[in-house]
Amino acid sequence: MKKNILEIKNLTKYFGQNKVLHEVNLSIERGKIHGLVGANGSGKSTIMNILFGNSVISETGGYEGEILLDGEPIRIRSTRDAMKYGFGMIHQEFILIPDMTVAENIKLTRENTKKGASRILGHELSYIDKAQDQEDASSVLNELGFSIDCSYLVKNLSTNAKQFVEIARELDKKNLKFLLLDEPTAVLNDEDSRRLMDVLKKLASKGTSILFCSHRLHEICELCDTVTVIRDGNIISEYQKENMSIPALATDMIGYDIHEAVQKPRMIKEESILSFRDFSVQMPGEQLHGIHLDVKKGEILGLTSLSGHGKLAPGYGVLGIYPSSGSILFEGENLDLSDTGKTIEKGIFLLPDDRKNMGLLLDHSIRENIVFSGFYGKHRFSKKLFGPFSVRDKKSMSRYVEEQIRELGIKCENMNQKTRELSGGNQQKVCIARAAAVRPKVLFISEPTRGVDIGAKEKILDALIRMSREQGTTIIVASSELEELKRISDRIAVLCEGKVSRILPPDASEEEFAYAYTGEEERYDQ
Ligand SMILES: Nc1ncnc2c1ncn2[C@@H]1O[C@H](COP(=O)(O)OP(=O)(O)OP(=O)(O)O)[C@@H](O)[C@H]1O
Repeated sequence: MKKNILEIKNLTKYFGQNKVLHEVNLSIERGKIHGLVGANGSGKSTIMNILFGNSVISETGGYEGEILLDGEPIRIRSTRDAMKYGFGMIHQEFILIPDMTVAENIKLTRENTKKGASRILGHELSYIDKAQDQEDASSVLNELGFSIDCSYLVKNLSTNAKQFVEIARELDKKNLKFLLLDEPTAVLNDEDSRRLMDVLKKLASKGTSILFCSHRLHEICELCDTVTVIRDGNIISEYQKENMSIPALATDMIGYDIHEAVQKPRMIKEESILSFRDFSVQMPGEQLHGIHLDVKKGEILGLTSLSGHGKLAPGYGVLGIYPSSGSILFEGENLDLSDTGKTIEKGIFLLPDDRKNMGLLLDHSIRENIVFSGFYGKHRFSKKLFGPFSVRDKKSMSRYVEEQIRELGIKCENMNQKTRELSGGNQQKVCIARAAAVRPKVLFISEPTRGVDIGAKEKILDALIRMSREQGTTIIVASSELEELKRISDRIAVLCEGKVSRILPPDASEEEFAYAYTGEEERYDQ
């Protein structure tokens, strides 16, 4: 048996005229976990998409180069080919069917059929054995240490629950030889990431080979046997476990020194801009139960909790995306939660965590995405004609977009490129630039640095600090990354079981945060 299960030779990919992979060579050992790291847009997902036969590759002219599996050359033209060879993939953006249940998603195309009916009608025409499908689905989720009712519709699940369903679907495949994971932990908190990493170690020890992509470099160093660094479609370096280090990986990925974004301590006035009173949100998997919370004008308020304890819900509730009860005072007046348009007009804006579905117009250009909400919502980028008439000021739009592309380092061909064609991390930066263009009074933002590289993370955090300091925006950041909240927040509200457990200063001890996460201390809002 060959030591290397997979060998990639001179892999090259063009999107139109744009060469995004430059004769990439990569060997992956059997039963090992191989990491792949690189800045946003460096070509990681493209390699994974080629190996999994994703249609975006064939629709854009296929690939050049050779792929050898177990020493045999293979040509991967479709996902069907990839699955036949034993590849499974967990995507950066979920590939789940929202209107189907958890069990239906996990067992899709591999459903159990009723034995009796199968004998008479044949497998194709026989009935699906739903009870058996549910049992299989819960058993694979249990293996992942995640219990959820398998009859729930996927559209009603929280983001981290969706990720576990996607992982379970791949693990349920019986001929899985090679697992591709494109940032599987980006949507998970530390506890869930750790659980997934344990499962991956177990899988590898049983012989499954793994290609693992992540921007969380500490995970790479902990999990991977080997890591390859890619920059602008070129392989830069490779490290074995014994000589891997975060600084070495970061330097090879980014190519410049990283400046850490930190908010200097400052005085915030006592005046409240937004007050939650007995406010509940019925968001599946992230319920909020009657919180009382005052957000001070101009502050950056961090919101954190273990997953499923409610940190994402306030923003969704205020914008009317999920049903809510109780009240919210905005600048001293009751906010009408049934009229989202009015709420946005008043100056409250939300950047949700599920950006691909709720944050971007994927078939529109980078330029339109960045200026859209600012132009329509706040009449920015317009110039007066005469009287009440005004038109789009295309020059000021372009100037703003160019500035944002430069400042946030959005990797693109030009500002007219469709956002669908950007890498995940670069789409994220477009969302941030759009929020900055609206100049809201209050910005709710969830998981602002999810899926972005180590350099871009600091640029995004810096941009939030600047919005707060220079434009006076009140920012409510929901994040599972406590370390980043500590660096940018004036105060941090910790939620537990859908209630505010404590409000802590950013320099509070780890112990205080740990107590607050588990709600072991007296509650703030009781
Ligand atoms: N469908 C597409 N059409 C045109 N260009 C594309 C398409 N998909 C990706 N690209 C380009 O290919 C390059 C590599 O993108 P890729 O998604 O592989 O990056 P990545 O390393 O996975 O980034 P991230 O960390 O942000 O996910 C980028 O410049 C991107 O804009």
